[in-house]
Amino acid sequence: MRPAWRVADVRAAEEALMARLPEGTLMQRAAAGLARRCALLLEQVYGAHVTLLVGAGNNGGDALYAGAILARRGAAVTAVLLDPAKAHEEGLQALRQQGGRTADNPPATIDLLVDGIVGIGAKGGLRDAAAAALHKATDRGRRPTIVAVDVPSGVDVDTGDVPGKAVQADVTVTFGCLKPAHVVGPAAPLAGEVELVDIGLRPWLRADPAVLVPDRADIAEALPKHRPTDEKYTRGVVGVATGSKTYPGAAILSTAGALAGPTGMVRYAGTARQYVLQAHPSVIATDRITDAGRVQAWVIGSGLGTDAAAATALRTVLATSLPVVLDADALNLLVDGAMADLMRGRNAPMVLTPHDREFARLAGEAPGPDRVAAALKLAAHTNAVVLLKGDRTIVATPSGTAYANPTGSPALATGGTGDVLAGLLGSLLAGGLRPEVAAVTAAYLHGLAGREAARHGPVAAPDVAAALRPVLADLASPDAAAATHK
Ligand SMILES: NC(=O)C1=CN([C@@H]2O[C@H](COP(=O)(O)OP(=O)(O)OC[C@H]3O[C@@H](n4cnc5c(N)ncnc54)[C@H](O)[C@@H]3O)[C@@H](O)[C@H]2O)[C@@H](O)CC1
Ligand SMILES: Nc1ncnc2c1ncn2[C@@H]1O[C@H](COP(=O)(O)OP(=O)(O)O)[C@@H](O)[C@H]1O
Ligand SMILES: [K+]
Repeated sequence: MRPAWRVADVRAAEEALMARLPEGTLMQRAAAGLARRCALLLEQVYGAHVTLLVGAGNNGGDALYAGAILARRGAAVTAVLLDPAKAHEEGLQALRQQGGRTADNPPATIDLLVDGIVGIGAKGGLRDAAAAALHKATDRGRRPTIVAVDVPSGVDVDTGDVPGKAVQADVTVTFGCLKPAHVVGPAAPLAGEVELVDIGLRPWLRADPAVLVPDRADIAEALPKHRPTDEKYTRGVVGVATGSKTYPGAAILSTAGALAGPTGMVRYAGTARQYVLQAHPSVIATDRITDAGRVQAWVIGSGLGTDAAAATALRTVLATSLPVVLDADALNLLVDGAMADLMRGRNAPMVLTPHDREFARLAGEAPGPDRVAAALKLAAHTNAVVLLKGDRTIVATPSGTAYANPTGSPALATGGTGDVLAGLLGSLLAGGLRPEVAAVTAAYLHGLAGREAARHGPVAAPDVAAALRPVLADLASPDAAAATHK
């Protein structure tokens, strides 16, 4: 897992570390890492045109020192100072000593643009002067490569919100640790590729990061492994109570997701039984949950409807002592509080899988700009793991741990992909994974499947279910455990 910390924690760690080092050491480390990456991005440093957008704080200082290093290697470096009176003085001196210059406006030629406008000191979206300079530097025939210093300027570092204008970077070079804006919310895609430069901060950061990002090796390790002694029941059986006469497709898609998971058998209970059997002959299907036979986890809700029969089905499932995935209409059925006692009385794990509108109905308010905090709050309130869907799906536990999925793909923004996710998640739960591990694993695999499906053209939900197989095969390959997802 790759951890990310909030600004206050970064500042506390920096303070503790800086107290033991000569002044300026951290900034030198940061600038060296930044300059190294900039040099790699330029085909040739000598003669390259580098422009620095320099704000009033230490973020601008990093840019100026990195600019000095590049200027020493022969780059033509121009610093545009957004607040000349407050620009980092020593950094500016260093740049000038190496032949760098300052200008009021970005020059005509820019190969590489360094965004040193603002870092972890950011408040709100880009201010007008910064936005204007950025516009002048980027709104041109050939857009320069943009490297953000620490974070793309204009984002909310702690939440990943983008409250106004912000930089869209190709690469972000960050220092000491990841911050939430690199991995959650609309800020995450603005960071481009994120490189973490070690400045020695890690030992000084508190033990509990704000959010964890799984990588490929985590997922490969979490997946249940087949044993030679396995038979279908030892691998777990997942029960799927989804779909309806009106929405039989949801039943087909959620069972498709479940069939791609690690369990040895999928049982289906509901009124779309005939459709499910036609699509998936290996499913054991009944009309009612009470007739379904033994399972190790239930998935309920996708396309279920909210009528009396659906409410009865949900009550039946909640009354079991089995892990449960509550999706779509199951979440809508929770809104009026009629199931609250049943929910409170449960000891077995529950995973709620809302998208934003379901979340808003359930929590009484939209997730808002701090998606991690919102998911954690709902998880604590419901005593369930919450998987809040979106570009960077969040998984939050009642005990306060949050994860952000790195694999999402806009290809998944199409009807029915959530049903596939719910089925897969149920299978992972029935396969014995802890609820938060199952949720993180399902979101990760689902995202990869969306990407895999998109390689072959426009994506529909059945393509995502089908793509889970090659994705899982790839993860199960021997080198998967050692590899890290980028
Ligand atoms: N503290 C440390 O030990 C280290 C800090 N480093 C750098 O220092 C940065 C933090 O520096 P600071 O605390 O000086 O803060 P910043 O440089 O991030 O920002 C402070 C300045 O930005 C302006 N500003 C705030 N919001 C803005 C907005 N929306 N639009 C335009 N301007 C805005 C403010 O007027 C303020 O003067 C880090 O992000 C990192 O780049 C690195 O050098 C590594 C070491
Ligand atoms: N822009 C996006 N980028 C990445 N993933 C997305 C995006 N939009 C939606 N998704 C994913 O697609 C799935 C949609 O699920 P859901 O909203 O329940 O749709 P449905 O009910 O039609 O199945 C979720 O897993 C969500 O995280
Ligand atoms: K920046």
